[in-house]
Amino acid sequence: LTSLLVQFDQGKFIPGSFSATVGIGFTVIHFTPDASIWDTAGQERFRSVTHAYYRDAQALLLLYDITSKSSFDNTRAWLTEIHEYAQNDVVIMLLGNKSDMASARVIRREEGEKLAREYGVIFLETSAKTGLNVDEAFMTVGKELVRRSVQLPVEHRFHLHDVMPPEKEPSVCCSFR
Ligand SMILES: Nc1nc2c(ncn2[C@@H]2O[C@H](COP(=O)(O)OP(=O)(O)OP(=O)(O)O)[C@@H](O)[C@H]2O)c(=O)[nH]1
Repeated sequence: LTSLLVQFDQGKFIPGSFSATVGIGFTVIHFTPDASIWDTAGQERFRSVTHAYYRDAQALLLLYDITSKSSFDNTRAWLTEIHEYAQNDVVIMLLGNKSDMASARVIRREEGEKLAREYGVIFLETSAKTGLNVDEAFMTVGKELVRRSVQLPVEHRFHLHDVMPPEKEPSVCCSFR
């Protein structure tokens, strides 16, 4: 994800490894409405750290590497867990990255599409190297967030009485003399 964020933010690919994200990295990307993107560690041993962050997330981008079967299997495990802990209306995007590496591909596009369908999430193949679908991925998330916030049924919108018992609600009336 780090390379994808750099491509989206700076429009370029910086080859070579970034140091593996330990815990949480942080990049702010301005959407309308503004949203922050947290680049969390993909590695299994950080899962408990990451859990605390995605629980309240509005959108999650889950990446696997199309040249790595284990990364694909790992995203399946993440999807199962996210299903359990994330908010119900969270926007989830599954991205098959490194699509420029056609000759090393081990995960077919259809397998990514199938996994996405299974969990009802949005799917795209991307390349942080060539920039393929990078803007589209972030824009799709942004648009979907806006669409969902507009369409949010009334019962899911914020109500004062959800957080305060009715007797403690401030009274609406006031008269001034
Ligand atoms: N060819 C190619 N290489 C890529 C692409 N995206 C990332 N890489 C390379 O893959 C390696 C890992 O990339 P990162 O962006 O650091 O991976 P990450 O998912 O952020 O990894 P963690 O921070 O450990 O979760 C680096 O060597 C990148 O240069 C891509 O789309 N194409």
